Amino acid sequence: MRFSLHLSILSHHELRSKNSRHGSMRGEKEQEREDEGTLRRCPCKEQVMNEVPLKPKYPTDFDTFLRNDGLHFRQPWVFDVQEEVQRLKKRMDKMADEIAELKSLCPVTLKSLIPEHLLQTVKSSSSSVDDLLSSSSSLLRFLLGLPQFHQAVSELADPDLGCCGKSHESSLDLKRQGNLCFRSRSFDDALRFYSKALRVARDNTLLASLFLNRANALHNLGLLQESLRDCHRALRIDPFYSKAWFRRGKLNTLLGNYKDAFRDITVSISLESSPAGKKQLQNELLAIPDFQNKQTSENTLCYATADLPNVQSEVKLRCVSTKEKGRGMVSESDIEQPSVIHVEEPFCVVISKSCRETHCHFCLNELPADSVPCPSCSVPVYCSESCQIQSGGMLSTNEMDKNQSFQNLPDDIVEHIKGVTSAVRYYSETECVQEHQHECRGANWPAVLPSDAVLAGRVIMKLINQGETAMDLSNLHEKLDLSHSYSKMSPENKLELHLLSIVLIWCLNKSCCPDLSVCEASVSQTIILLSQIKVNSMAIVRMKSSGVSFKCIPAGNVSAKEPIQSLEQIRVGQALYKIGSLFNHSCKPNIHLYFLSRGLVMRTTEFVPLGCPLELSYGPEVGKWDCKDRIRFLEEEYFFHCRCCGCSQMNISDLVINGYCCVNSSCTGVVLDSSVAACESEKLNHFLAAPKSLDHHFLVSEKVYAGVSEVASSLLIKPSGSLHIKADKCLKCGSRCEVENSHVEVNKAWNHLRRVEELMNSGRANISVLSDCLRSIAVLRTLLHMYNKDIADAEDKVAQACYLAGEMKGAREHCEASIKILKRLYGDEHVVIGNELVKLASIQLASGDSSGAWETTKRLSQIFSKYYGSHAETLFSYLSCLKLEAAKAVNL
Ligand SMILES: C[S@@+](CC[C@H](N)C(=O)[O-])C[C@H]1O[C@@H](n2cnc3c(N)ncnc32)[C@H](O)[C@@H]1O
Repeated sequence: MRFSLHLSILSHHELRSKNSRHGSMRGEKEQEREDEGTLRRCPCKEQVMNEVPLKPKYPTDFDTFLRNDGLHFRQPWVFDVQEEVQRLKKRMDKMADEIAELKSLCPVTLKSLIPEHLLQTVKSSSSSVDDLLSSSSSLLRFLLGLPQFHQAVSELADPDLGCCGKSHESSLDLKRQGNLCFRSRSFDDALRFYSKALRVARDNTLLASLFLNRANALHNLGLLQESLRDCHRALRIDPFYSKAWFRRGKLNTLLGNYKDAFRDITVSISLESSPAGKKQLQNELLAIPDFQNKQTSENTLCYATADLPNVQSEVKLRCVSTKEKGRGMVSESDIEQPSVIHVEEPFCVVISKSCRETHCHFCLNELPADSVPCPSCSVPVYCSESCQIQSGGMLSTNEMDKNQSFQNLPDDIVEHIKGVTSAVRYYSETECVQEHQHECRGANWPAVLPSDAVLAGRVIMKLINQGETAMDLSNLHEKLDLSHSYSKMSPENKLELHLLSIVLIWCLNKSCCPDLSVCEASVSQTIILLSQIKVNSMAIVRMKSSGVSFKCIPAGNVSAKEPIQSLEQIRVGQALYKIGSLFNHSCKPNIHLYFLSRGLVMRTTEFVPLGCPLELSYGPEVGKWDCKDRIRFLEEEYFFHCRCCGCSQMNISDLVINGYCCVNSSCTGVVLDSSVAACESEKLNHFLAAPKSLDHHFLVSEKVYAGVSEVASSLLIKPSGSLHIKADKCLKCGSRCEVENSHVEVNKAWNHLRRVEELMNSGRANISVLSDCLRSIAVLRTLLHMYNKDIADAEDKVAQACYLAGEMKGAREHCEASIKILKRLYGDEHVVIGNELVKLASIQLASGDSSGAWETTKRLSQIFSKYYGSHAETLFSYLSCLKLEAAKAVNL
C-alpha cells in the first residue's frame, strides 16, 4: 500500500520567514517574544546566553520551585507558572475522569442490562459457526436497540470527545512553561515541556519553533545528536528558519561536520536581515576550522535500530500435526550448536499501556530525548521519523520548490538545503505498515479498550487495507489460520468476547471504516479473532537493569544507596507472529526467544536432533514453579492442559522446589504437602500406566537420580518396585512430618523478612536488621528442604540487605547460596543463572574482588551468548560496562 505524503503550505509561518528574509525586523521581534533559546535577535548572541552561566535569582530546579509556597519568589511569572500547572493538572484530571466514565459505561454497565436468557445463550455458545452466528446475532440485535449502548459506543468513537486530539492553546501553554524553565536554566524541565507541547501542537509555525526550542534545550544538556535532529525537523517544516540553520551550524561545528557547518551558516547569513547580524554570522563562519577537509555525517539523523539476524542455511524447520498439541514445529536436521532458527517481523503489534510515555509506539524501543509525535493526534510518540511513517504514514514537512526560493545561493548550497529539508528519503527507505493510521482520528476507543481488542482492530484494518478480507469479515479466520480455544473458555470470558467484539466493530465502523458491516458475521469472526489473540499473541519484553554503580564500597560502609545490579523484565507490547504462533509450549524448552525492536528471534539452546519438536516456554518453566502451578497457569491463561515432557516426567526440581525437609536430621529426603504430592503422584501413575516399550523404571530412576543423589530420589523406588508419593511423609526414609506446623513457622519467618525488605526499600537497612534476617533464614533452613526455592529467595533478600549495609562478604556469601539452589532447580546453564551472576559480579566488584568479578563475568557472558548469541551486548548494555569494569579491575 502506498502512503500519502503530508504536504502542508506554510501560510502564516511562510509569511514570517519571508519577512525575515527580506529584512523586516518586525517579524524577528515577534518570534523573539515567542521563542525561548532564540531570545536574542541575532542568533550569535543566543550562544553567548547559553554558554555563560547565569546566576539564578530563583530556584533552578523546577520541582523544588513548584513545591515552594512562592513567598520568596515574587517575580510575576512565578505565580503564572503555578497557575498554569494547576490549570493543566485540572484539565488532565478531567480527562482522566472522562475516560473512567467511559470505561464504566462500557462494558460493565452494558452487561447488567442483558436479560438472563440472552446471557445464557452467549455464555453457553460453542465455537461452531452456527452457534456463534446465532449468539452474536441475538446479542447484537439486543444491544442495537438499547440507548445506553449507543451512548457508550458513540462516546468511544466520537472524535470531538476524544482525549487524543491536538490543542493549539495547550501547546502554547506548555511552550510558555518550557520557556520559563529554559530561562531559569532548568533545561531538563524545559525539554519535558517542549516535548509535551510538540505532542499537542497542530500548526507548522508552532511545531517548527518548538523543535528549535527543544534543540536549544538539548544542546544545553549536551545531547548534540538529538539537538541536531531537532534542528533538522524544524528546517524540514520551515526551510527559511534562519535560527535553526544557525543552530545546526553550531552543532555541526561541535560534531566536526565542518563542511555542513559552513553550509548551514551560509544559509543562515542569506536569511539574516540585519547587517550587524550578518557580520556576526560571518565571523562565525570564519571560526569554523578546516571545513573543506571534513564531510558531513548524515547518519546522525537516523536512530540506530538492530537488524534481524539471518537464519543459518542448514537449519530447516517443518510444521507437523501432533496428537496432543495440534500443529507444532520440528527440526528437519540435526541442529548441533545453539543457533538462530527463526526470525520474523510481526503481523501486528500494540504498545503496552504502561509504556505509552516511555517507549516508541512503533519499534517499542525506549524513547530518546528527541522523540517525535504523531502529526495528527496526541497519543503516539516515536523514536524517529522512520518509525513515525511506518506507524502513521505521515510526516510534518514542507516540500516547497527550493530552487525558486533560494535562487541567489550557489548550487552546492541549494543542494544542501534540499538535502536537509526534504522528507522524501524517509519514505523511500521505509516499508510502510501504517498500523496506527486508522486510530488516528481523535477517537477514544484505542485508549479505553483492552490491548487484545486494539490488536484485533489492527489485524482487521490491515486485512481490509490489503484487500484480504470482505467487509463482513466472513473469511477472517482463514486468513490468519491460527488455533484458538473458544470452547474451553469460561462463560464469563465468552460474554466478554461477545461484548468486546460488538463494541470494536462498531467503533471501527464509526471512526474509520464506514464500509465495515456491523453484523453477526463480522462480530462472530471478531470473537474468533480475539480468542486467537488470547492464545497466540506474544508479549514483547525488554530486559532492564536496575542499579548502575560498579563502585567499590568499603566493608562496613552503610552508605551504599543503590540496590545490587539486577535484571528486570518489562512488557513493552503485544504482537502476533504468524509462524511464531506455531511453536508449542514446553516447561523444559529447547528454544529461547527474544526481541530486537519488534522483530522476533528464536534460538536453540541445546543440541536438537532431526525430527525433535522445537518448543519454547509460554511463561512457566521447570525451576520457576512446581508442576501443579505451571499446569494451573497454562489452563487459566492458555486454556490447555500441558503435555510437555517437564509436566509428564518426574524431575528433581518439581519435587524439591516447594518441599519440606525430613524431621530426621541425618536424612536428606523431601516431604511434600498434599497439593504437590497429589500432582506428583498423578504424574507418576500416568507414567507407570504408559505402554512399557522402554524400561521406564530405569528411566524414572535415572531422571530422579540425575545429579542429585542427596535428594530422596532412591526411595521413590521401593525394593518391591512399586512407587509411592504420599503427603507429609519423607520420600526417602518414610518419617512423618507435620507440614502444616512447619508452614506456620515458615510464614512467620517470611513476615520478618518482608519487614526487612520494607526497611531496605525505605533506605533504613543497617547492620542490626541483618541479625533478624539471619535468624529468619535459619528458621527456613531447618524447616524447608535445602533446595526449596523460598530459601533461594530469602538468601537473595539477605544478600541485598548486606549489600546496602556495606557488608560485602555477607552479600557475596548469601548471593552464592541463592545461586547454588537455583542451579539445582533450573540447571547450571539456564539464563536465570546468568541473571543471578550479574548480581554476584556487581557485589564482587563493589567489594574489590576483581579476579572473582572477572571469572563471574566470563561465566555469565557464556550463558548469555548461548541464549542471545551476538545480541547479548545489544540487549544488555550494562554487560559491556560490567566486562569493562571487571577487565579494568584485573588490569586486562
Ligand atoms: C500458540 S498455539 C501453538 C500452535 C498450535 N498447536 C496450533 O495447532 O496452531 C498454542 C496452542 O497449542 C496447544 N499447545 C501448545 N503447547 C502445548 C502443550 N505443551 N500441551 C498441550 N497443548 C499445547 C494448545 O492448544 C495451545 O492453545
